[in-house]
Amino acid sequence: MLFTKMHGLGNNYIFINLLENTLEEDSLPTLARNLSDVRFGIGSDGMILICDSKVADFRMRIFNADGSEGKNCGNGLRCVAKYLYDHQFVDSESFTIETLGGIVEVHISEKKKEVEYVTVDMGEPKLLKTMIPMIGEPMTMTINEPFEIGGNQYRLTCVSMGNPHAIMFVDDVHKVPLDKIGPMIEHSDIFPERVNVGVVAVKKPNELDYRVWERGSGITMACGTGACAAVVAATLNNKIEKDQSITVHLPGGDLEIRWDENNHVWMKGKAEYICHGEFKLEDFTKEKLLKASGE
Ligand SMILES: N[C@@H](CCC[C@H](N)C(=O)O)C(=O)O
Repeated sequence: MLFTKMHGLGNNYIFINLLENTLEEDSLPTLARNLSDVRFGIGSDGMILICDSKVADFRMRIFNADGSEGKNCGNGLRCVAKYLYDHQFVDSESFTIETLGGIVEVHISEKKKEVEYVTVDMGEPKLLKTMIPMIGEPMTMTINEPFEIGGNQYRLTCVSMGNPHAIMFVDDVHKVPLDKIGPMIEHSDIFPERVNVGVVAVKKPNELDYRVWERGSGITMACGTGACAAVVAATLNNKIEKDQSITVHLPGGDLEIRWDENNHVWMKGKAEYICHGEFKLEDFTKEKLLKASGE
């Protein structure tokens, strides 16, 4: 099976082109876990499938490193757009991609020999508790609301960009022990489908620092949907203004995010290849690799 490993700001995935191939549905969670294993697999934050769609030009499916299927992936969308355009599966510079979180429109915004930057209309953020989903009054929003999790108090603002994000504001994102609080909040009973956990520091009226603990993958270098959620959360908390281009600094690099007057969130950033390769499918569809790595 051929694969391409790509990243958006260090958030790296193994991409499999299913426009030309098929995989058994039942094997996908195990395949994602095994391929993502850094010791016995290829090593990645997860697996992304590029598929045909009945309702959009293409379809993207994202599996986290633990094998769970995510509903959206901002960094993945930019990589998928680059792959499709560079490999001439599409010749238009704007096209649509279906995700479990909805259909988005991607625009090739800068290219030389190959695509460098992609802009994505990530659609409208969903803010009601029922849409995150999370416990509480279903038709209300969660803006800087206090929650007790694992004996500590956290003030969370919750935003779905197709997938769920719990955001909290801090003075210095680098001082937060995300490896400890991330999994606690991810698995809290407050979020029945778990949650991505982000910490945000507002540096200037148009600049944020953001770090993330991703549902199903742990700490990653960047999260595109998370950066969008961070900008929405900062706006809802009156820390920044709507309809401005905000630079979000992530450990792996910067994204430009704008929540516009029409309620759409736009994301612009890089997408890059790491390598192309081939693996034997039957070696990666059994559970043995995870057992060997003791997880
Ligand atoms: N890294 C991604 C998000 C991937 C899915 C997420 N972990 C989830 O389960 O919701 C991004 O760039 O948005």
